[in-house]
Order: sequence, then C-alpha cells, then structure tokens
Amino acid sequence: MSAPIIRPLSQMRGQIRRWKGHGETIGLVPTMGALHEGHLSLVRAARERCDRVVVTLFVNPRQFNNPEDFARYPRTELADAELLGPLAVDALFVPDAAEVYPPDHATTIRVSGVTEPLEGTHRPGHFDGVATVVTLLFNMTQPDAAFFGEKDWQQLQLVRRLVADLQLPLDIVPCPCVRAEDGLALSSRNQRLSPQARSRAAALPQALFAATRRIEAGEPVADVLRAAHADLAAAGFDPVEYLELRDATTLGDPVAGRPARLLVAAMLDGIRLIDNTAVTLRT
Ligand SMILES: Nc1ncnc2c1ncn2[C@@H]1O[C@H](COP(=O)(O)OP(=O)(O)OP(=O)(O)O)[C@@H](O)[C@H]1O
Ligand SMILES: CC(C)(CO)[C@@H](O)C(=O)[O-]
Ligand code: BAL
Repeated sequence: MSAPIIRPLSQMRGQIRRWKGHGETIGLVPTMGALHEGHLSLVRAARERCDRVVVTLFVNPRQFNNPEDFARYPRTELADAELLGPLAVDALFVPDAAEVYPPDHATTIRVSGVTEPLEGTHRPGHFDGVATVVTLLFNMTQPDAAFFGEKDWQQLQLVRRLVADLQLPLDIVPCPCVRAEDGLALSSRNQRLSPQARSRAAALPQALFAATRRIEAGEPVADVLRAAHADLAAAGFDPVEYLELRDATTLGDPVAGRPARLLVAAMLDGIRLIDNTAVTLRT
C-alpha cells in the first residue's frame, strides 16, 4: 500500500488540526522527492519519535539557481508514495507551486552568516529559497519535530539558525548521512551519473575520509587539502568548487577545540556532488 497523497493545502491543514486535537505529535520530513534510503532513514527517525509522520514532496523552484538543474530534477511521485507505504507514513504532502507561492507572494526569508560561504557562494540565492520554503512548510504542517540529513550539512546549520532566531516551537533532529557500499553519499542527483561516472564517484568520499584522517593526525591542513584536490582532479572531478575545513556550526574559520567539518562540492560529468565529514582538531 502506498502512503496517502495529500495535495490541497486546506486538506493538509484540516488533517493537522484533527491530529493536534487528539494531542498527537507531528514529525515532518521535507524532501524534493526521488526518494532513496537516505530519505527513508529520516522517515524512520520521525516514525520512532512522533505519533504522525508527514513527508513533503516539493521541488522548490526558488532554491534552484540553475534552471536546467530544476528542469532535469528527477520526479517520481508515485514510486515515492509506494516506498513510503511500508513505513506507515501518515501523509505525503505534495503542494502545488501556486499554493506555496501565490502570484502576489512577496516574502523571502534570509539567514545571514551560516549561508554565506561554500554553497552560498557557489549557488547564489539557493539558501534564500531553502529558508523561505522551509519556513512555509513549517507553517503549513505545524510539526513538533523536523528531520534533516547531515549530508546537507550547511543546510542543517541554516535550519537550526532559522528556528532559533524566529523562536519557532519545534525541534530540529539531525540524521546521519547514509552512504552506498563504496562510500558515496546517497543523493537523488546520483541517478543522473553515467555508469562510468558512478564508478568513479567514490573517489569523492575516499578523498574526504583520507584528508580527515591526515588532518586529525596533525598534518598541515593546506598540504592535506592540496593533495585531496589533486586526487579529485585525477579522478575526473572538474571543477572542485570548494574543499574547505570550517567550524561545524558557524561555518566560519575552524577553531581548535571546537567541532570542525570538512566540506566539499565538485562536478563529475556535469553532475554536482556534495559531501562532508566531522573532523576533530587537536587542541
Ligand atoms: N544520503 C543521505 N543521508 C541522510 N539524509 C539525506 C541523504 N540524502 C538526502 N538526505 C536528506 O533528505 C532531505 C531531503 O533531501 P533531498 O530531497 O534534496 O534529497 P537529496 O538526495 O539530497 O537530493 P539532491 O540531489 O537534491 O541533493 C534533506 O534533509 C537531506 O539532507
Ligand atoms: C529542505 C528541502 C526539502 C527544502 O526544499 C531541500 O532543500 C532538500 O531536499 O534538502
Ligand atoms: N538537498 C539539497 C537541495 C538542493 O540541492 O537543492
């Protein structure tokens, strides 16, 4: 059995009201569809913690800085609903773009600081689109908790900042990155890799893991990053958009004694892949 699909916002709101009226808690898993095991891990976490689980499927036009990327984004709604059926998802909410962004819509949510480096530099406008749609989805579904993957580490920091700054009454629950056997982080965009590119893609996590070990062993960060860059170029990644060690929360410069994160974005055969790892810096 497939998960029930809800499209009109009025129907979603009515359902939320009924659940809340019974004192039930709501867990939200926002997605852009083309679901894989990474998404399902978020759904399982929500299922464990909340009485009702709502998954949203909305390919948000405002967060695509590249129109071709938006046009080519995989759309597999019926298969998504089928995948969610066995996980006892209460609703797959698939709002119409016209209900999310009515013609007179004029509000953009912008979070500064955490959104500025890395993805913020390479995908102008992307995080304004994410912050705006996430705020709308929270308002539409009134969750007690929302679940986000650590694969999109910078996005997770943005959402935490947004919820803290706007004093929104919900918990943000981070979920570990799910990887394929060869280490590649699962991502909907992986489907667009040719078989040859897919077999080379594991060089990305391998370079990241090797660099993490070397930094944690105390090697100079600049040397390690240079070597990792060269490994990625040799594997066919072009360009490597960024490969940087950052403070895990502020995404500013890393600080000894505080959690750090190594983050990468790189193109392989025209497909943009991202990944990140935790790095423990010596004090
Ligand atoms: N491999 C993964 N492990 C854990 N969470 C994931 C993974 N992939 C995606 N997610 C999380 O699922 C949620 C929805 O992500 P989204 O629908 O954009 O999927 P995606 O596979 O990341 O697609 P994209 O190709 O856009 O990167 C986000 O919170 C994201 O971090
Ligand atoms: C959080 C999100 C669903 C907002 O469109 C998207 O950025 C994603 O899938 O990570
Ligand atoms: N998973 C992040 C959404 C995006 O790339 O637009």
